[in-house]
Amino acid sequence: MRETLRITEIFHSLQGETSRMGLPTVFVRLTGCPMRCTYCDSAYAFTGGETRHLDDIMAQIASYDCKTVCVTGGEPLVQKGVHLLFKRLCDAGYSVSVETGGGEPIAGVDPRVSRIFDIKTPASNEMQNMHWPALDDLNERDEIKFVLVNRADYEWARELLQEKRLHEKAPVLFSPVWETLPPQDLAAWVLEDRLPVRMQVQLHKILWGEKPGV
Ligand SMILES: C[S@@+](CC[C@H](N)C(=O)[O-])C[C@H]1O[C@@H](n2cnc3c(N)ncnc32)[C@H](O)[C@@H]1O
Ligand SMILES: Nc1nc2[nH]cc(C(=O)O)c2c(=O)[nH]1
Ligand code: SF4
Ligand SMILES: [Mg+2]
Repeated sequence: MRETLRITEIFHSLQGETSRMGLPTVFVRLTGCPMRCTYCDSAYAFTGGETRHLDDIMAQIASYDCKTVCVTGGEPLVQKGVHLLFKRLCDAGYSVSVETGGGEPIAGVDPRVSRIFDIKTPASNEMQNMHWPALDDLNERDEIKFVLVNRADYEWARELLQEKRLHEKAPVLFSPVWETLPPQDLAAWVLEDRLPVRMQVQLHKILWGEKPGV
């Protein structure tokens, strides 16, 4: 397996998303993504970055004295070397999650890793690039996430949730696109429709605004 990864940034922050929101976490952001979601807040990770050896990456992670790690990007599952990073982190006792856009197979991910699996919506413009069979590989340790642009996206996600009973596969997250879909609207819809989902807002942007490294 390859022992290097293309890395955009590694930083220590509070987890801003998912059911782990608020937990001190080390973020490892891998460079490169085949998708181009309309709302992407991490487009600075599409190109550039630095090729780094796993030993060097592990050493920086260890320097934060924090046992929770989130691997993100870009699309982390595109770089084959990421699987060795997962193994090294899990073997060393880290609690690891990975954020994936839903376009890649997930069955090969170390079973100790919690997979946060986006389902891209019509308004993301990337729905056609979803790897739908991956839905069958999800389990209770994972989370399914819809990032919603507007009411039409919400209704589409609600239908898919109900049709495929996604909440019986893994906990489901509904998140509004930052400064696009008012979170108050999404909250009202989720309550009105009695949806079995967790609504989330991006805590790090409330605390520090939208910028890299937080
Ligand atoms: C930047 S992506 C990187 C990982 C992977 N490519 C993916 O899409 O899951 C991490 C998460 O941020 C979400 N995200 C990106 N831009 C956003 C925005 N403007 N508002 C809310 N969530 C956003 C994505 O949908 C995804 O759940
Ligand atoms: N604080 C913080 N939490 C996050 N959770 C997921 C992130 C991501 O960009 O994938 C992220 C991020 O960029 N910052
Ligand atoms: S898949 Fe993730 S990193 Fe790629 S464009 Fe979409 S939100 Fe951005
Ligand atoms: Mg982010």
